[in-house]
Amino acid sequence: MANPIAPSAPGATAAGLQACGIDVAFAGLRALNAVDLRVPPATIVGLIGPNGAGKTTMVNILTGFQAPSDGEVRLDGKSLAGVSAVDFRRRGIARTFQGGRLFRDLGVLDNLEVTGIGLGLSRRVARVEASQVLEAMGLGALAAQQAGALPYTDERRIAIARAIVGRPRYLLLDEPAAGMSEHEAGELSELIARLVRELGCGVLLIEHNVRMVLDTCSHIVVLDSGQVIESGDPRTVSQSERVRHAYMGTTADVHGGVESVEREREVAA
Ligand SMILES: Nc1ncnc2c1ncn2[C@@H]1O[C@H](COP(=O)(O)OP(=O)(O)OP(=O)(O)O)[C@@H](O)[C@H]1O
Repeated sequence: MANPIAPSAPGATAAGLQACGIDVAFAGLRALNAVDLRVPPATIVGLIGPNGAGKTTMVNILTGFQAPSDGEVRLDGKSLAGVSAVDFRRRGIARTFQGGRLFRDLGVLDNLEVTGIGLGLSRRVARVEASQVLEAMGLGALAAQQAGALPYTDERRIAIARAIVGRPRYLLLDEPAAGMSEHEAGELSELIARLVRELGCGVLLIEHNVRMVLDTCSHIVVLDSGQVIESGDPRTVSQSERVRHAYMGTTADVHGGVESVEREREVAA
């Protein structure tokens, strides 16, 4: 079967956000080595791998926060070489950060409004957009709260809401469920699926919660030491010996994760 997220040939115009042959070197350390990856529209792709595999570096590359040593990022087949992070965002490629990075002294609504203004909206339109996004995410009650005083999980939800301002075409979520309970991670998973349905955006989900990734994504890419070691649907990834080997000695439950997901699906069917 054709790989649905395989990169297109050079010059081809496959829809999606694409990393093509990405190399990243940090003073002798090869953080990414010839990595290919594509996030098609309206699709949730997972990116997993043990600590230090290169996941956040990949997010930095795909959002213009960092330039690759070699290779390029393409949007619908067009190279984004030389485009700034701000312009990646204006072209509809949004991200969240592991640490949230909200403006802690500002209110929640203000955090979203500032993002809208940064995208070129007028202050009035940015405020309306900020309110609509909060309401759509069921977070309207938090609008007046100070961002720095939010409980941890609300802070993470607001970070996603801020990324939704301007209705991005692609959304890259860097460990959005960190610190959440399984129940909260399940709710977040449903929210991500809803965003994809309603906005039609493509999502790249980076998570250490492997069970959540198996449950949420239709396609998963596995990185280890800067290289793609597996790519496929949840079943393929969960049954991969290479993946099991990469995770050996970590606490992630790759096999147990998918077995329980499949059991629940059988019960629900
Ligand atoms: N700015 C930097 N300077 C030097 N080395 C870096 C830098 N950023 C990342 N690295 C190294 O590159 C490798 C990949 O790091 P990266 O943060 O992308 O991994 P990760 O898969 O996101 O890890 P984690 O799951 O722990 O967040 C690691 O060895 C890391 O130490």
